[in-house]
Amino acid sequence: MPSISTSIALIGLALAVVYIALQWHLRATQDPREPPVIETTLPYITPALGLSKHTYFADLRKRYGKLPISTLRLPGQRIYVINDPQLISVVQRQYKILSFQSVEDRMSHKMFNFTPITKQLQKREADAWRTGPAHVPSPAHAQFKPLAPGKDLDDMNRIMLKSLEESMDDWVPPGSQSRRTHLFEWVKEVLVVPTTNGVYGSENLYRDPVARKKYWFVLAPIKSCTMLTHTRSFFDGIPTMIKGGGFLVKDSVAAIEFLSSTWAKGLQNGGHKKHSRFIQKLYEYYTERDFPIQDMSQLITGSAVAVLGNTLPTAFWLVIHLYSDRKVFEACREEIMAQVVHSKDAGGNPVRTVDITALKVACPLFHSAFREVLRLEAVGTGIRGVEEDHMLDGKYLLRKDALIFMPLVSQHLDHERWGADAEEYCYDRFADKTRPRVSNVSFRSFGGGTTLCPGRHFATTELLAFAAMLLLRFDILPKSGQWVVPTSLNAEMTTNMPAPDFDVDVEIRRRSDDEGLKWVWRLSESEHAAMLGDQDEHGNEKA
Ligand code: HEM
Repeated sequence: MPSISTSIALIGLALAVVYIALQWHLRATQDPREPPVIETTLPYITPALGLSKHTYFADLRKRYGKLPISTLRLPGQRIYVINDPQLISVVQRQYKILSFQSVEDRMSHKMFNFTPITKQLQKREADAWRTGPAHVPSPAHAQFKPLAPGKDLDDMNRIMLKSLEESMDDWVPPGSQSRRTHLFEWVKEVLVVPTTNGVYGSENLYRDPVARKKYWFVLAPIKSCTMLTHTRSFFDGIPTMIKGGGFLVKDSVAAIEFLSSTWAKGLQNGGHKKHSRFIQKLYEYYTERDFPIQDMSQLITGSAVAVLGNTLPTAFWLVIHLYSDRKVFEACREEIMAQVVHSKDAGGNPVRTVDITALKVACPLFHSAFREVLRLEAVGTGIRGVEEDHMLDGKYLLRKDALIFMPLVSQHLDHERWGADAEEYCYDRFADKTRPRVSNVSFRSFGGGTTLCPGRHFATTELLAFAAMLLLRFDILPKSGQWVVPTSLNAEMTTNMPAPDFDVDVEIRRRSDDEGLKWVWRLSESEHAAMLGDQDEHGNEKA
């Protein structure tokens, strides 16, 4: 029997052999034309451990931020991390070879239990787009057409606004002057139904509290809440599912089954005609291509992640930044007040009318305060899949099946582009003409290029309307007497806009000057497509 010291020496030797073998393997399989490899202290293991923390890209930025592009090697996966905005523009131009569609399809396979036929159909459609002429829309673009500026989007906006308006009188319970609540939970409660009413229409599943709970509603992705609950929602399980651990989150899988079978029941026998134009379009797209209804329903279930996943956290961060600094509150409220039209109804009662379009075109400070929330609080990563070996910008070899990560923090917190105060919330940053202009490629909360978020018009209208309704009619005070803007260090990498690490206890009060006023909210004009600095696939501004 070997002594303890011999055993330790043998284990040490074995570890050294494994280490040398891994270092050798990493170098032998890395083409010198590929971007430089980083994080090789423990080959394959260091980046795999790092990626389990959402703050990893912020750490990488500090250590390797000067590298325009680098390679992370994980077991069975290469990730090219891009910091250089010029290279991001090049990636955006190659949208078929460096494709977002392939990432969406891969993720859907991790989350949903598709029949083989659906996977084949997805592949057929993606291949047809990739190899087809430039004017053929990607599968995602064909599906999400109703979100583009036009009549369908106007209809969605009007339903959403009506729904917000109807719920507003209950934001503080009738007969009371105030309510105490947890801000993030409250924002979700108030916005989830108007948002989904707008997108899914009169047959919206998420009016039902059971469906909301299955999706997300009660189970905030806040660590303390998650610990206290025993049932995981769909949203809660996504980080584990996309890492291939679906079997570990059976409740989330059951939640998907519940939601998708409810959608399927609604869609059968022509039920889709009662849904919004958005759902009708999805239904038409999938049925024209013979997708089985149970898989189509899972895909529709998945759309809620895009619809709600970023919108509701953004609303939380917007509210907290508007209310936690008196200067921001007053500047934005004053600007909105200037747009309010005063009149009287037939009975002589005072009426206040707000045109939501004016919030977008005539309130530069308020609009800037919103964009600044998107810039500062976003933590996500733009991801693309490499469809074939490709020389990026003629300089860097990108290997087929690798992933490209474009971390938002590298762009949004860059001092050279945004200034020395890049890490601070400056509500007027985007309205301040004395600041140097920053390219849209460096403002990526809605993504970029041809895959720029198609829901951005809807989300912007909703979030500005919601914040204006609050600013005009309600005060919000922190229960502790002092505002504390939460961190988001524990957020998962599932969405771009993170959940806060902790919720904030607040009191929401009706304003005394709101007494007896009747409010009317209108949307006079169609969407202004270029409001958020739309860009083409080259990253150039379209406006
Ligand atoms: C503040 C709210 C939102 C934010 C920050 C946001 C952000 C994003 C981002 C970063 C992407 C990926 C784009 C890329 O990598 O190039 C994306 C994609 C997408 N978003 Fe949004 N989004 C928001 C709200 C919405 C809403 C309300 C909807 C639907 C009504 C929506 C629908 C979509 C869809 C369908 C895609 C996939 C697009 C494609 O495949 O080309 N989003 N969003």
